[in-house]
Amino acid sequence: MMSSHISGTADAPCKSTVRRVAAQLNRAMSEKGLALLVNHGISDDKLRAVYDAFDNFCDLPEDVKNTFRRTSPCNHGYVPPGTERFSSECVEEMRHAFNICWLDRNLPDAEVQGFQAVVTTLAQDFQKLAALLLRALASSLDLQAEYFLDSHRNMFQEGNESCMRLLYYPPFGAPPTPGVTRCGEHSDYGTFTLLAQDCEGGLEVQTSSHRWGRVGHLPGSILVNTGELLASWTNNKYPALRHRVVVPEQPKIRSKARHSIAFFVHPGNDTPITPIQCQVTEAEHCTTNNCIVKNSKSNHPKQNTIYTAYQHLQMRFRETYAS
Ligand SMILES: O=C(O)CCC(=O)C(=O)O
Ligand SMILES: [Fe+2]
Repeated sequence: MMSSHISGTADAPCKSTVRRVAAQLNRAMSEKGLALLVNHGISDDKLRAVYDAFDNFCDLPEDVKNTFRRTSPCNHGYVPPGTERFSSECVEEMRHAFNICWLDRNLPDAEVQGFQAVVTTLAQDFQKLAALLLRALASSLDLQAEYFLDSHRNMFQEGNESCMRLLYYPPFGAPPTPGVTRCGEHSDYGTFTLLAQDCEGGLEVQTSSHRWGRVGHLPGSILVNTGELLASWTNNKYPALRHRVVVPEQPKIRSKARHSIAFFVHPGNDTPITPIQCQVTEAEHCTTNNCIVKNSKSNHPKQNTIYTAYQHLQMRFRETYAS
């Protein structure tokens, strides 16, 4: 498996926990762009409750679902299959998504009983876990403890684009027609992403040698993967991880639906992404030279240009949404 396991507790992290997580995270993020977290404090029951709530939403009539549709430039809302395209090589990406950017409005609470309560409790747990990781990240780069945390304090409030995305990938009875996939290749746009998945359903990541490898599914684990803002922030010490979700070949796996929840961690919109002078080791230098960020269209407008988190995000949304 292409990953590292990190043990730790999210509540009230003591300095030694932060330091231990930092050392493990540093290695995993710089060499592979991802880490698998265990003992992370997010219960399976809470994840399952949100998967069920989103299933109930997807079962609603089209016209009801459509009243919750995402409308640019706001990222909150329902995104039906085929609307968002990560890869220009794919004709259709088959998934239902609900981007949750607010916890207090425009949620289908009247249509799906308990929707708001289950997403809110889960989002709060993700936020706690993100805070621990933001501290660990700062420690891994020898920065003051709250260096990253300070710019991420306003998640789910005005001026911050952090988002919890619920995903449902329908089953495939037959092999997909060419160009149809579950999720085209891309890297995420923010600082990092926390990803929970319910089963083995085709998640793949690109290694430094440009090969695609399966992530597999370690029940109960949460994957953390680096995003484009973190790559720019750290001068590519932590390169953004390219990933995709393919339709599995084996009929038994392909014919199962897949659920996942991606928690995209973003700093406040006005945060200038000023590259930090990081020490890059010889081993990391090799990894970074091959790195995915450099050969993707996902790079920011100009190398060495200081831009804000919001400018970067709006540019990337324009690339992925037709609307
Ligand atoms: O469903 C997944 O496992 C990945 C989803 C993803 O990469 C995304 O929505 O950015
Ligand atoms: Fe992603």
